[in-house]
Amino acid sequence: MTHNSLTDAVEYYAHLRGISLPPGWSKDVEDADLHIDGSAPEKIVRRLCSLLGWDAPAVLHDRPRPDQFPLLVLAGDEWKVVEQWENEEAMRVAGLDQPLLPYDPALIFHALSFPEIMSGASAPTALSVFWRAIMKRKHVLIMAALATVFANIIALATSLYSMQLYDRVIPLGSFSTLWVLTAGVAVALAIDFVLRSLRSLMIEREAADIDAEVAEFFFAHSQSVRLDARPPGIGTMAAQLRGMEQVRNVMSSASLFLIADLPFALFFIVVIALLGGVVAIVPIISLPIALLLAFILGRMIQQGTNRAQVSGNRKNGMLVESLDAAESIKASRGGWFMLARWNRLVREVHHYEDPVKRVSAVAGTIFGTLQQVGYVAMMAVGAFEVGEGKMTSGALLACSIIGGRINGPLIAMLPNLMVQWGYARSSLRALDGILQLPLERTSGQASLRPENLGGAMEARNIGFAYAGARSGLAVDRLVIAPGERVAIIGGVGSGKTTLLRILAGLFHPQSGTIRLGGLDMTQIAEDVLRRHIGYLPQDFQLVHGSLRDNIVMGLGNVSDDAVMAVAQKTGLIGLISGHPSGLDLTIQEGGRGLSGGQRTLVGLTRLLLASPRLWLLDEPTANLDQNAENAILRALDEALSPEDTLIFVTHKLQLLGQVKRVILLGEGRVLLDGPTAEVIARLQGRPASSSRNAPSPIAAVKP
Ligand SMILES: Nc1ncnc2c1ncn2[C@@H]1O[C@H](COP(=O)(O)OP(=O)(O)OP(=O)(O)O)[C@@H](O)[C@H]1O
Repeated sequence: MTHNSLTDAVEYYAHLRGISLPPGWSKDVEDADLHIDGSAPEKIVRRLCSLLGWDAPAVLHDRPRPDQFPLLVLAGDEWKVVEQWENEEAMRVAGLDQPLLPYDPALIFHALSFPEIMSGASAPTALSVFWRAIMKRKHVLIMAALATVFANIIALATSLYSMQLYDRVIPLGSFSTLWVLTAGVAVALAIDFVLRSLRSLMIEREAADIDAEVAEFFFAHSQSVRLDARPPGIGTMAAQLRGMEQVRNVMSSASLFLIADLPFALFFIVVIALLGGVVAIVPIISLPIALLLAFILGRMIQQGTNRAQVSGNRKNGMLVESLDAAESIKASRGGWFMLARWNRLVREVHHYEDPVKRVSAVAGTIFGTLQQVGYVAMMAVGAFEVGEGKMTSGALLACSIIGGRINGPLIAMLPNLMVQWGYARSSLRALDGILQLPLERTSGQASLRPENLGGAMEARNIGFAYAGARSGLAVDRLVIAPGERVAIIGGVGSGKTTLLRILAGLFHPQSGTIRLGGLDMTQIAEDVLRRHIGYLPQDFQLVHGSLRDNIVMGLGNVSDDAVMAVAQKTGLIGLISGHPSGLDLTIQEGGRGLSGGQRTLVGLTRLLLASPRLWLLDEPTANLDQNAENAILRALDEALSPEDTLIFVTHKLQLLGQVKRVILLGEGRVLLDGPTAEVIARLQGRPASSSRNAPSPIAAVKP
């Protein structure tokens, strides 16, 4: 039994549950010895989960019920993931070409529960996501708090040292006492140094983990946002997501120490009162004034930071857009237009940022003055007290040093903190907005996981309109039987792509239902749906990585041989064998590096490897030459079994020969739906001759 087989199985398991494990997650597992406390499978899995910080797995000794799948199991020497019962005696194993696993009462099954944060489940607020990640590491926070307590107590030592020097050592000339005191203070300072360094290191280390956890959450969440609910500005949304760095900075930076030090301000005031009596009145007055001022300043800059943040995000969005669309902008000589827009946004950001900067500059001066006034007032009141013999001059010196600790770092950092917090708060609002976007049905939610999604696809009373559009798609009834081959045609902008996205479950109609095999599509688990439906978008986009990554992404373990065999059929083999890097060919960021036709071939190769039951292809051959188109049609013909359903959108009338049924869309409505020959005849203005083999008569006709 190897670590590899276990990590591969866990990867499969996560995949089946629709969860993407973070890159490099298995590194710790591979480095650790999972067999430390025996090699019983339960112990190994429990140890793996605790190593990864996941909850303990549920262990199943009995025969699994269908709703308990997927399950992790050690069969012989290999870890496997069983997907479902195939029959009474055997279970289906996840992965390509895996033999069935016969049920054996000795088998022990494990159900893993992934942290909520990985399942993309929605959180009530962005702040709670940070808070949850921080509170998970309470132990370190407690250690850091203890270090703060000790460091602050030790800080008193220097002030008491000065007091002893003034009151005892200098007047009495007892230099032996001086050496003892100096040695004591030196030790105290050394401890202080160690404690503060440890505190910083501990917090920095945890901050990195918190950062990774929170970043993963927001990334997973943004990926789970339903496609039809995504805000139109992707660059703006990216900038809003980057706002989490601002929140992270304010939470993990020196400001955290400031908050930790805040209770000590009260402690120091008590010490000043003990040493200097009435002198304590000065920090008692100055500290609340400083806090109140900070609060007022925070309110004053709130609107500015909010607006500057919104404009800053739009500026980022525009930058991304202009770089992405550089070709079209250059070709249409739109450079000046874009520059003017950029300059306007830069000025807008400055316009909102300026008051924030002014307020924070003034605040810096006010707080600086407050610090000095506090010092002078303390010395003045102290001088009276010393004059009246109520305190020694050593005690006054100690009070001024301790007062410096209250007024110094605490008050000096407040203006900066207020600005940082102002921006962080605006970022939190933007993140809250993202968290409120509707999500795909995640595997964590109660959803149906049918074994077989065969059966007809039936859309009823579908209504969908893009935000701000006057009209949209409206389909009363559309039934597509299993095994049907259907083409959707229609003019530019008639709603073909939108209908296909809705049928693929990527867009949710605002009204109506779509049933797949009798089940409401919205109730089917996302991963089950994605495995059943293969969707090829009009413009198949690649991502940065190798050509292989782009072909096998989301498919689990696919061998190069399998990829090459399918590439041979689709014609992608020409690209793979014609390039020195073959499958390792690097795809640049944004998916650049391949032609439009080649990208389509990558998408089709991927789809053939995925081998779905329902194929939805949006203009699959629009970018292809005749030879490539013929190859694709042949490959599809071979790949589709008689029960598989094929629906494609096309503008090429010659492709209609491939299908028995054609749906004509116009302005979001089904104008014609019937056997190919009849629809073509209607389109050509000929009377439709009834065909005996027609799958259905023309269902909707509108001239
Ligand atoms: N993301 C979007 N936001 C707003 N409106 C959109 C969006 N995508 C498409 N539309 C609008 O919806 C309508 C239908 O678009 P759709 O892409 O479904 O048409 P289509 O029939 O596939 O067109 P084509 O043949 O050009 O691909 C069009 O009027 C289009 O302007």
